[in-house]
Amino acid sequence: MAEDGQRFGLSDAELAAHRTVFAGDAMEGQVAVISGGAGGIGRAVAWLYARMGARVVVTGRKQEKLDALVAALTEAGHAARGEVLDVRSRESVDAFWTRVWEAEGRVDTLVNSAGGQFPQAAIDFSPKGWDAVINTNLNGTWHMMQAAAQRWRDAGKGGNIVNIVVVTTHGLYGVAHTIAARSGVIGLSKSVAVEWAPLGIRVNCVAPGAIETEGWNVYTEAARATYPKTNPMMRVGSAWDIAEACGYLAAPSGGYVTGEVLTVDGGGQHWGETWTTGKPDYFRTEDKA
Ligand SMILES: CCCCCCCCCCC/C=C/C(=O)SCCNC(=O)CCNC(=O)[C@H](O)C(C)(C)COP(=O)(O)OP(=O)(O)OC[C@H]1O[C@@H](n2cnc3c(N)ncnc32)[C@H](O)[C@@H]1OP(=O)(O)O
Ligand SMILES: NC(=O)C1=CN([C@@H]2O[C@H](COP(=O)(O)OP(=O)(O)OC[C@H]3O[C@@H](n4cnc5c(N)ncnc54)[C@H](OP(=O)(O)O)[C@@H]3O)[C@@H](O)[C@H]2O)C=CC1
Repeated sequence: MAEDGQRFGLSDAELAAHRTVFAGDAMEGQVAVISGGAGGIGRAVAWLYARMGARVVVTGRKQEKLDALVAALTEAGHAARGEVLDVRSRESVDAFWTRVWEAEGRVDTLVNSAGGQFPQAAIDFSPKGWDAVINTNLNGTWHMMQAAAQRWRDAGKGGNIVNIVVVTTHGLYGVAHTIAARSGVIGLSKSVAVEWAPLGIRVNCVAPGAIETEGWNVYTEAARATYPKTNPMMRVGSAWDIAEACGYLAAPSGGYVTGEVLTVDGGGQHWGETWTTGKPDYFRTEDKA
């Protein structure tokens, strides 16, 4: 998958030491589940939540990525463990949630950071490619949300969900499949934020702009080079920017926030244009007098 095998984003050592505004006991005694927890954004969230006092359970498809993160967190004195989980399998998701409740006795926060897509012109999507993106980002997120909410309902105790999505306000060219999936997650989140409020469950989304992570290996060097220019700040963001947004929503600071989309994109939703597949000549208006 990696076009050039380049490494992007923050290391565990950087995440362990990054400055934060959050107190070390803001999530004391709590348990947080983070899907895609060993990826770029998920790993930053895992470090921040652990540093806020939470016990973190990270999931993903690759055992070795989870093992490396859990070892680094444990070595730094944090409580963490990892479980392999493909969020596309409802059966696996249900079994995972049963195991987590048995092992931890509680879960307070779920962050859905498992996700991704590949850049391609929509007209060329294959049925299998479309299904891969929809199953991962829409169905997978839903499996995790519903399984968590059912356990919270059965335990008579609430919790909160943070879904990592994509800025959908004016599309994102070259990844239309993911815009379809993420628009679904945003709509779903707003609806269940209302339906699940009586259960004490808050549901929010964080919409990142261009955040430098390993996930960027799926884009060409030429496409990546344009990302800093897709927002008025003229720079990309870091996974820590997204982690702190997730910290705000999970901690008591977010206690009165539900059904919200917190956009962290350097203003890209208001100005900027993103072509993940390269900008076609047709749209190069500056060359057309
Ligand atoms: C409006 C303001 C917006 C501001 C935004 C600013 C700029 C943002 C720029 C970047 C936007 C987003 C970035 C990110 O999200 S990066 C972080 C996320 N990480 C990734 O995306 C990692 C790579 N993606 C994945 O791993 C996906 O989850 C994926 C769905 C591809 C994985 O699923 P799966 O493991 O099932 O994938 P497979 O490899 O088995 O493939 C399944 C089928 O999918 C098709 N496919 C896959 N890759 C490609 C490709 N490169 N090109 C075409 N088709 C592809 C294909 O049909 C696969 O089946 P086959 O292999 O049998 O053909
Ligand atoms: N980085 C960016 O610029 C942006 C990112 N986002 C979104 O934020 C989220 C996190 O992205 P980021 O951390 O950058 O990307 P990464 O690719 O670094 O992380 C994504 C993680 O998701 C996991 N994952 C993918 N598919 C599955 C699956 N079916 N089941 C379980 N885990 C899965 C992967 O774990 P494993 O390899 O172990 O399967 C991977 O570690 C994604 O949804 C992404 O699309 C949104 C906008 C911009």
